[in-house]
Amino acid sequence: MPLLVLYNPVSGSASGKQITEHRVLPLLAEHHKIADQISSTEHAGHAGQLVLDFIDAHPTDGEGTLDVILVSGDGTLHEIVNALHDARAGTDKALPKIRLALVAAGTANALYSSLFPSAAGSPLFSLAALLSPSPHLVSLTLALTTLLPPSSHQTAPTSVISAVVTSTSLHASILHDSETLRQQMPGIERFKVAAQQNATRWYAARAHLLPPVQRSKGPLRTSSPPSTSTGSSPRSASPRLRRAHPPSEDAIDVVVVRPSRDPSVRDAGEEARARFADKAWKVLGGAYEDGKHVRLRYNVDGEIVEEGDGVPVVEYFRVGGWEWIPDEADERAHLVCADGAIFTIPKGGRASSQVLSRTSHNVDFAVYT
Ligand SMILES: Nc1ncnc2c1ncn2[C@@H]1O[C@H](COP(=O)(O)OP(=O)(O)OP(=O)(O)O)[C@@H](O)[C@H]1O
Repeated sequence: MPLLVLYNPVSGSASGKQITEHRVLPLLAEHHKIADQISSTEHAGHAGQLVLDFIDAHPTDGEGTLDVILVSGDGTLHEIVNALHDARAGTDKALPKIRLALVAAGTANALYSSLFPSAAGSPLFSLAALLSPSPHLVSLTLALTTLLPPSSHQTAPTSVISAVVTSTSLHASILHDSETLRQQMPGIERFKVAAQQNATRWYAARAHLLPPVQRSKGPLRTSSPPSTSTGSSPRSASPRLRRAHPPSEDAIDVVVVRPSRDPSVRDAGEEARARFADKAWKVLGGAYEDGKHVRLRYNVDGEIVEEGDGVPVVEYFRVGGWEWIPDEADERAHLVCADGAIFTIPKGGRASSQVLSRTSHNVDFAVYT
């Protein structure tokens, strides 16, 4: 099977080249595996073109399969998925199936962390799976998000595919601000700084969950940051959407945190927001403690407790799609993050996201686990 090794030299702490040369290639040699091509991205947007060129240079007879060892973070994977989808949109030319060994060399590495919750800093679990005698694969569920201008506008909608997470509100705002800090802070601490900057911000919007909708107790498997949700009430905070892991079905997990459900929240004033910020950090922190956030409840006084009959702080839904309609006056509620890439909903418009059925598009990605 053709094998491409592809690394991003600037993702994360800019160690992609070093990891490739000092860890990935020696491991391949140990297993007598030879890469057909080893490539570095040279600019943003290059990864997708490199994979498309590799596909053209290595025809696999229709339903064939290609292995790609991808040394990067989530953003580079996002570029590849979108480039392949765009290249085949509107054609019936089948792409080979893409089998990915993810080598975690980005900043957040959200997909890798959710597939290997106990990796504890080791970036090579997926590659080890590829090299194992009986590799296991997890298919990637993709979501198509369209940013629609108001119907009175002549402008065309923008669409983007997500392979990891689509978010609005708190998560999108953090990702937006963290990007401006990338030069100064190449590591994960830029997310913490951006989180502080957004601690007391709430978001005004309406959300619709699209069928089939199921309330669920939490993700199938996760120890990565909580995916937030959408609220149907204005001022719902921190909606963020996330794909089901492992995606055994075509569905999106939507995670919602709504301050208006907190019994102690009576208004949206500065004081209430500051008090709620502490609770939001508890939720975020709980997500890193083996998914503890899904067990958090409000007691009658609005304090967060770990057990009990109170209202759950975090809501999970498994859905076929969602719509997010920001209040026109709330600029930050217009941000949408797709696997780390930031988009802005046009004023008066909305975002609509739907899971892409695997049978309806001809891009097939799976990750060695
Ligand atoms: N040679 C390059 N020079 C400059 N930018 C590049 C180059 N190659 C890729 N990029 C850009 O680097 C960006 C960051 O890559 P990636 O998302 O993989 O890492 P990250 O942001 O550090 O990790 P994560 O997304 O997991 O937090 C991508 O959006 C991509 O467009």
